[in-house]
Amino acid sequence: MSKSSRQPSHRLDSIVTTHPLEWLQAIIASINDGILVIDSAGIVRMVNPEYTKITGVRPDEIIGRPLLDVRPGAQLVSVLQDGHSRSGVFRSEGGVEYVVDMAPIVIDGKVVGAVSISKAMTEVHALYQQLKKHKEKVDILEKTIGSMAKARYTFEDIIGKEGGLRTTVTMARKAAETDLPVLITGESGTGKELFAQAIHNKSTRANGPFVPVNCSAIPNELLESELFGYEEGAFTAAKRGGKVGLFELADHGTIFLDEIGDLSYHLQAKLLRVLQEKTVRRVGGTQERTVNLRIIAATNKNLDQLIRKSRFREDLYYRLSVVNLHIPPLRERKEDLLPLIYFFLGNSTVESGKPCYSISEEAINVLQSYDWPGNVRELKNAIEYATCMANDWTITVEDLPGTVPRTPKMTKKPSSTLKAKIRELELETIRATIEKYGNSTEAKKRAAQELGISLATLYNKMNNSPKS
Ligand SMILES: Nc1ncnc2c1ncn2[C@@H]1O[C@H](COP(=O)(O)OP(=O)(O)OP(=O)(O)O)[C@@H](O)[C@H]1O
Repeated sequence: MSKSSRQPSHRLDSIVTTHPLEWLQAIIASINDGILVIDSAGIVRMVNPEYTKITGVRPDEIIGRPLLDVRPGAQLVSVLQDGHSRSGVFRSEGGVEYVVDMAPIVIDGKVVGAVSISKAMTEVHALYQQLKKHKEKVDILEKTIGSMAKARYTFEDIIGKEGGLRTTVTMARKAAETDLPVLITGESGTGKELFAQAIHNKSTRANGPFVPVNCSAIPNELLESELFGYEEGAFTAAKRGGKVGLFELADHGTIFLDEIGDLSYHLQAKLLRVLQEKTVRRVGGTQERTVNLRIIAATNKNLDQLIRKSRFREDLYYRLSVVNLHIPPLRERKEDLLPLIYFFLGNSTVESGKPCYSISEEAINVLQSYDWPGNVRELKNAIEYATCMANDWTITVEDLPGTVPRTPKMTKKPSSTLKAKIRELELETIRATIEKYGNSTEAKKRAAQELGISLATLYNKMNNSPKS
């Protein structure tokens, strides 16, 4: 080591040895934490400027005086007595919050005093409080997203008999064991979303999110930012901080793209990229984000025709339809009708809390003669309607909605007396008005109002309706 580099250390050594107390005081004064020292009698011997800054107590008010006189309840005196350190003691004084560490000063095994070190907490504490608030918000949002993004249905909820839906269910169960894209085709109300949920819940992604997107319900210009998200400032109405897209929300889960046939050509190209690259880029962003998701798409349109008209990309079609599930309309699988009727009757029983419903043979015949253009959804609604209308626990033809045509052999014998004819007309009118407004009490009030009768009279007339 050169002479010049050793020089400062020589100077330091001499200062320390010639002025040890000043040296120590200077160190303590320069420390950024508040320091207070007491001797073995509990008399304050030393405080530094930071201590005064934190507590507001000046040196002349405290030095040379018993600590307990100036600061009643000070815990530092207990440290003298038991010789144990304490750390993280929270204190608040004059709006300043601080944390104190305390330790005994031990020389030759004897406690000769104690020292406390105070750290001002105001900023840290404020930040901590802010963080806590944000964490609470994030927790609430996570819970909301979690409950929104859950698939309810499983294969156990799908009713389908041999000769009916059974083969499609078997195929879907097999698809659930893979991670392949699935395209579900079928008319509206046949159960496409039901199948998508069941596949997700049976797959290895069951614990991940299930994010349904109805591509025809969101205008195409908005759909892009919904699916891909956007960065702050991407467009005029963009929210501060940007927005996470649905593809990102579905990470480690399944995204269900319903009505895929309505996707614009521009978005079809972008979707193809997601399928190929497994990345998304937010609108207005430059970063590619990796997403791990399964895509299940559905449509009630004829995609072949759309491809021929150049309205749907053929390359996207092949990517999406690795597994193609077709759900036939209900009219082509009448085997499923009766099991579905009993299934929905059972569900209505559970929901209404009423005892078990049965259904008359005549009503079953009417339901079987209808071709159900709205498929299973329409059947489900019809059964729910009938259980509301039924006066006892047997559903009769009278209780079915007017949209289900009564076949000629089912129609009742025409009433002969004028009184019976008037009664029949009255009931028909009441039923039609309830159908128009709905089944809730509020809706029935409106129906009664339109008919110019009280709600009680409406109930009365419905309850006294003759059964066929
Ligand atoms: N096989 C089935 N077993 C039990 N319930 C069914 C069945 N098929 C459909 N449903 C019920 O019928 C209703 C309509 O089903 P879903 O919404 O899945 O049809 P969808 O084909 O996706 O309709 P859309 O094309 O209009 O979106 C749902 O309440 C669903 O639970």
